[in-house]
Amino acid sequence: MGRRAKNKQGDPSPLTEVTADNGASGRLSAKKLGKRKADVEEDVLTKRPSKKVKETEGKKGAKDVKVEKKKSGKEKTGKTKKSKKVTVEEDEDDEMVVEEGEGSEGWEDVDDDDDLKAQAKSLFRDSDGEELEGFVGDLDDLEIDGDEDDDMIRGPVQELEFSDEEEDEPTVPIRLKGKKSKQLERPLKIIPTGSDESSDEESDEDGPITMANMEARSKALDAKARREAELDMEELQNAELAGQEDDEDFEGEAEEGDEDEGAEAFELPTAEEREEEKKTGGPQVHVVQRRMRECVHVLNNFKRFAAKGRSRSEYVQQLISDIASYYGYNEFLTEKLFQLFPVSEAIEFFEANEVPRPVTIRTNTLRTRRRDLAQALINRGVNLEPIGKWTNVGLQVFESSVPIGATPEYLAGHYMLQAASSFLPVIALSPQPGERVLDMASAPGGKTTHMAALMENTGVVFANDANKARTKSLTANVHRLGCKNVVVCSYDGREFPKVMGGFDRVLLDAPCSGTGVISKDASVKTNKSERDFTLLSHLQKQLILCAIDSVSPDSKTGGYLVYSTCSVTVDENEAVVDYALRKRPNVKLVETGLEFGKPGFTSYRGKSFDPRFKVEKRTKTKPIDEDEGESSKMEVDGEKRDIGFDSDEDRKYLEESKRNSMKAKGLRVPPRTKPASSSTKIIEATA
Ligand SMILES: C[S@@+](CC[C@H](N)C(=O)[O-])C[C@H]1O[C@@H](n2cnc3c(N)ncnc32)[C@H](O)[C@@H]1O
Repeated sequence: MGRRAKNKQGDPSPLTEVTADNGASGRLSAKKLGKRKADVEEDVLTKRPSKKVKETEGKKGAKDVKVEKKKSGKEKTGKTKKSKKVTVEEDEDDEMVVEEGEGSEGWEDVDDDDDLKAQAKSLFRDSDGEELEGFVGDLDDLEIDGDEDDDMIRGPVQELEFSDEEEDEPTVPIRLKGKKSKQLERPLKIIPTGSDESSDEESDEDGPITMANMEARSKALDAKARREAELDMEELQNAELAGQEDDEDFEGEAEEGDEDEGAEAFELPTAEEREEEKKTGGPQVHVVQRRMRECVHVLNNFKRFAAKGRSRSEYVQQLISDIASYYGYNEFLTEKLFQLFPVSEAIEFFEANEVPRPVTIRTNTLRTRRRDLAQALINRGVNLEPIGKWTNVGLQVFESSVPIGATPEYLAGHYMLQAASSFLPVIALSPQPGERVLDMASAPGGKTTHMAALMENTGVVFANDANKARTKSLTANVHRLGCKNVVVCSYDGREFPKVMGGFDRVLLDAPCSGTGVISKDASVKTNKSERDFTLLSHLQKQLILCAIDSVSPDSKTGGYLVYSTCSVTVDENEAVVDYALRKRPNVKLVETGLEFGKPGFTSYRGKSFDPRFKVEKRTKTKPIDEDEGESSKMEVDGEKRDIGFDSDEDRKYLEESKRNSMKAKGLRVPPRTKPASSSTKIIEATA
């Protein structure tokens, strides 16, 4: 039996946790706050996280972008979807690929993160945690052709402005409660129904799941989820009330503690003390735990709890440093991730990265039906249940007495081992039968094969991946799952649409840092630097423009692009989409049609993201600055806008890649030029 098969799996909670909380205040839902913050305080700050980090759901941004036909005059397109900027945080999309003949490894893939961790990881991570050898994405590979008429591979990296300003984090009361997380509470057996729809359900609720009771149980599960949601809401409200009381209690305790000679009052170490601490090999775990707890407490209500003369940034720095050492991250990434969330949610995020991810599978409807698959697997001793109402193909596996990546059903292509979150980009894209679709970065093919199934094996899916080696597993999956409308190809995505274009829909599941799937690949904790994020963001921006340009605005049925990553950083998600909207004014954001998810940031640490929704005509493009070479202005509704890459920031990358390209061709490389002192181009209206 595979090791994972012995594990009990929890609910795919991240999907239900992502709620429609609008705002940039944080990304974890209020529900989660209510449900988990007590656990976090108790569990996170009193126990050292398990060293053996396994899979967990990550977050992932999925953006559904509508490419509108370039129109003349003020005419707008007749698309009916609402124009609205949407960011759907989507969890990681890993497909466990087992090539035929390697059956048992599929299961091991799910489990064997130790092996993964042991490997050196490349910068560009795919969503299934595999090493992306030979990735195509480094700027060093980028050839700059002076004749290129497009701005797509010449753009500036959109630098995020990280303000030094201290932000007042929203106050989230933290409570100390010994409640177990929902995931840990997951019973070993299929949950009894409790549905009020049928007494039969109740009678067999403890028995094995069968074809007959499966649907009823699924309904019961939905009912249970509804009840839980209500309870969660109640709990959240109670938690908020109790949190206020706790704050008062805490204050009271502190005062009492001061009087109690035995109890040591908490004091934030000074810079010198921290240095000294480092020299002596760092503090003991319990010291770190207490300090984290105290810092969170203070930061949640700084005015009230901060020690006199100590600044907010001192507490933040201490907390970041303690999180880094406690969870094993480098400080750069700790800070980057920490900045994404309000304080308590940040702790939850780091904690969530220590939790194993649920094992889920996607039924391949080209080969079978979900109920038939479920029955077949149940007969083999697999304990499973439908994932949720939002998908009619997903199953969650709780236990299995057989390796789930090597069952006859698996080998016969009846299912794909695939994170539930990875269904979302495809559901959002919603490819239709008969369409012409591009999956620009597709290996190992979880989403490609899903698309082929939704298209009922009609039309054509071009499944591209720059990494040739990875197209082998892609091809294997395409064959195993019986996809007959898929053409596998291997180009750098940035070569599209020159290679081919005119697609009804395009999926860009971009290479990314994998910060949404840290529980699956813990090496991310230490192997990412600022430069990595700069390069990745740059590549993603290049790819998204090419993806947009590959969509046919004339498509009768589509004209859509979905952009997704398995990362949580703003530079890989919001900033990329924002950039694309600025560079391609004929594109607007539309609703994804997904029931969950929430809008992304519209402003982040001093940077605002363009919330434009309207369609603008694109009339003509002409270069405006011969010296700049890379810039161009486009007339948009009578205004000339700069749509080219325009920053000096970018110049050094372009120059460097040009030098590399010349070197590779054996040409004499010119000396490096000094960067210009300032970025001069801004989007502006000229007469
Ligand atoms: C997130 S993974 C794709 C996962 C895939 N969509 C799935 O669902 O199975 C990103 C992929 O991008 C590929 N890639 C990296 N750089 C690329 C580029 N410049 N053009 C096209 N593909 C690229 C990697 O080889 C990797 O397979």
